[in-house]
Amino acid sequence: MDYFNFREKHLFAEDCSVAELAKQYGTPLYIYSRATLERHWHAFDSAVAEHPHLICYAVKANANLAVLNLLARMGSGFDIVSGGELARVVAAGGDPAKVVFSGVGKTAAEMKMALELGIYCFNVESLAELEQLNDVAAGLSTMAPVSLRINPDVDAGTHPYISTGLKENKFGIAMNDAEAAFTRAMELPYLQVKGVDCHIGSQLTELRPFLDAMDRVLALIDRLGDKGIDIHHLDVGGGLGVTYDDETPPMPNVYASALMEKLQGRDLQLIFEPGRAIAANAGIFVTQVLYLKENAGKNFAIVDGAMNDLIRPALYGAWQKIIPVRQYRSAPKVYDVVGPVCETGDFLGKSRELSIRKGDLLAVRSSGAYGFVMSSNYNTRPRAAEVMVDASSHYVVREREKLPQLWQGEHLLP
Ligand SMILES: Cc1ncc(COP(=O)(O)O)c(C=O)c1O
Ligand SMILES: N[C@@H](CCCC[NH3+])C(=O)O
Repeated sequence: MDYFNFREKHLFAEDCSVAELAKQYGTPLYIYSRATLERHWHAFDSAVAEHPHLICYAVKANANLAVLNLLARMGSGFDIVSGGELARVVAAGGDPAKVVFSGVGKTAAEMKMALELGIYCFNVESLAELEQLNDVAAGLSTMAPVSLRINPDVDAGTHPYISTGLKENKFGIAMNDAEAAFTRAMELPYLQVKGVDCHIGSQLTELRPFLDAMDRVLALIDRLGDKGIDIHHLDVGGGLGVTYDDETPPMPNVYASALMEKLQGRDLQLIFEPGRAIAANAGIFVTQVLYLKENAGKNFAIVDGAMNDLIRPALYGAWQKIIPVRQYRSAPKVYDVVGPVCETGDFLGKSRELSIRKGDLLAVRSSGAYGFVMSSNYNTRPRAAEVMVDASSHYVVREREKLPQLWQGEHLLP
């Protein structure tokens, strides 16, 4: 089921006309669907309803306060990678007791903040980090709950920039060093060992790498058990892919059920950290055609949205579907859809067959994850507004930036 649909040739986001939203709020514009976010979160939660679990939405995918607040209201936990994300979760009404803290470079100040707020668990990624966390916890005379992120050395079969589970990647503790790391964690007096964590990459479209990683991690949990180290939870990370084009990733319930099968007979809480699978297809990015032009036989649609707004195509060569907000019958042409930023790499899509005119609106689909959060002010471009639709209601959940905000905090020399 899709909450972004055409009605009489006009694109709707739930029951709101996208053209009307663009008229009211301007472009470029991010539009999110509340119903879609909720449905995707429930797909995970209901798949494992019978088993002790925690769904920790990966804040990095879309950190808008309204998005976090919606998920918090459903009882979601959160996976964070910075003190900033933790502060966002708190500002959005999220419960720190349901937060897991991932990332290879947590600072002492971030650890202190997280300990004081009482987070659920730290996903520790190195021996050096274990020692540091123990010191910070000692300074607060408190115990730090820890899980060790293990790098299982499986090929996630995804883009190299977003693959994290190979031994040459910077993430996690190598499987060969895992037992020694757990032994060390048990020795450190201010750490409480709770879990094993594993995240092998993003936009995975097959079950196999997840299941391989799970097998390796469960074997580790058994070896730890033999040493008297009891593991309370298994955090399987995020990474489940979505359909951008013709990919057919497993549905969250299929994925979750496959993992659950492997857990049969084990008393392990299961933690998921989905980001993209919840947010990507809950959002579109709307941009207006400024000019159509032809250079040496090539057609360009120059639009008002750019790589600073949506960087995935420029950064990873990622393909996202681009559709006109209003469908025409006139003969389509093939265009590169490019933005106003002064970089050859500034494109939203290449070689797209489109039937468009100057002034038309285009929607870039699947933009709810790693869209606005990765935007910048390059070329001194204010960041786009974000709107959430809820049936026929719509709300600005982040205002379009105003120019003076862009140089706030800058100072002239005396
Ligand atoms: C530790 C961790 N957890 C969760 C996620 C979320 O990943 P995804 O958006 O692919 O579900 C990421 C990003 O890949 C991550 O690094
Ligand atoms: N930013 C990446 C995903 C990164 C995942 C980070 N752990 C993307 O847009 O596909």
